[in-house]
Amino acid sequence: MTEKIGVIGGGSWGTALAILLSEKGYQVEMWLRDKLQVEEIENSRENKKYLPNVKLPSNLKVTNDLEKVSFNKDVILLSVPTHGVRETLYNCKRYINKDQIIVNVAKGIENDSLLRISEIVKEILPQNKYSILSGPSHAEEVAKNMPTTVVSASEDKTVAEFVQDLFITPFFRVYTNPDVVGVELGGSLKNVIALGAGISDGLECGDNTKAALMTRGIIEMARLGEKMGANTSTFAGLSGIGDLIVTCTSMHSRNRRAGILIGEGKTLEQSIKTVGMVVEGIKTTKSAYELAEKYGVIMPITKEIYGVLYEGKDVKNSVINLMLRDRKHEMEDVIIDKNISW
Ligand SMILES: NC(=O)C1=CN([C@@H]2O[C@H](COP(=O)(O)OP(=O)(O)OC[C@H]3O[C@@H](n4cnc5c(N)ncnc54)[C@H](O)[C@@H]3O)[C@@H](O)[C@H]2O)C=CC1
Ligand SMILES: O=C(CO)COP(=O)(O)O
Repeated sequence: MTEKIGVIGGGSWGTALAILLSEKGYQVEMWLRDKLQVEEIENSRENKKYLPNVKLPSNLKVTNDLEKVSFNKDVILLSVPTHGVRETLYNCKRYINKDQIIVNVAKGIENDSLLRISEIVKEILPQNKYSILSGPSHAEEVAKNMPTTVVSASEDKTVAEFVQDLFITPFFRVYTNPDVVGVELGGSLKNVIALGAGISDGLECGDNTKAALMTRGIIEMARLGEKMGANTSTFAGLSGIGDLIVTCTSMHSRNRRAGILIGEGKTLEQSIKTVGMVVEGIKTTKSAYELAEKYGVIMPITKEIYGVLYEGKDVKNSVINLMLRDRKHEMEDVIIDKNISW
């Protein structure tokens, strides 16, 4: 067991995965940008701010130094929020060599560029092999060894399998998938729908409403995915419907919690502040809305959530807008695609 792993980003997810890898016996060093937080974690051996009540194993090192975390590692685990990926990668690029494997766990689409994380990594580190690890996996539950399943997606089968071996434990089961586009889009777009599910809960709409949002949500996610080159069956897997279910139903979900607050009438700023951790779906809603326009894809739920977050639309009107859309065949996409007459 020789792997040396640098974990860049010590929020809840980076910390949970750094613990998992350390407990497997790898040499793990985790980077946080906040020096005071590094000192606090070193003293208490706990990440009180992002993953409270979970002790760090003694072999897990913590640092504020990007050179230390990046240099001479076999694997770089990227666990900063999407909006920080580009800058962080630029800052550590000079310490990374072409043989290091980049494993990304952030779930988002960059604003303005509309790039997925693999595309940002390709731009900054074009020679490095890449895998995305994604699926229904709340850090709080992984840290308690609750059985969890995720998927490692890479264009390179050996890399997907290497990452599968690296992370797999008896309670953390890792599958592989070649569809990087589908896995990245599933993990990102589900956060938009989870905001909607939270808004629905905040408005005290019932379980029927949430089931509708989730079912119609995965359809519009897959519709965009197909246009962007994903395999639509990936959306029926762990990184698609699996992650959509957990994020729309769990109180661990920051996206759902932010949605609940918005549905209850709090402003976007108040909601983000109250959650206190990254709510990826807010920025991703903007990217998803723009991608839908760019690819000419109809995404009614995403459009309404964009209206609520960015155009000051009233949430109750958004529900009405969705319910009063033109009547449709449920499987319209399939009917058109397969040229079926009915
Ligand atoms: N928390 C979870 O259960 C899971 C999270 N993810 C994804 O992992 C990524 C990271 O999320 P969490 O660890 O949950 O976030 P978090 O909110 O717990 O922590 C974010 C960390 O990133 C740091 N950070 C914020 N902006 C930064 C920037 N511009 N540059 C560098 N560092 C920055 C913060 O200081 C903090 O240490 C997100 O994309 C999230 O969607 C994926 C699966 C599970
Ligand atoms: O992606 C996640 C679980 O799989 C985490 O979701 P939240 O960011 O909404 O907490």
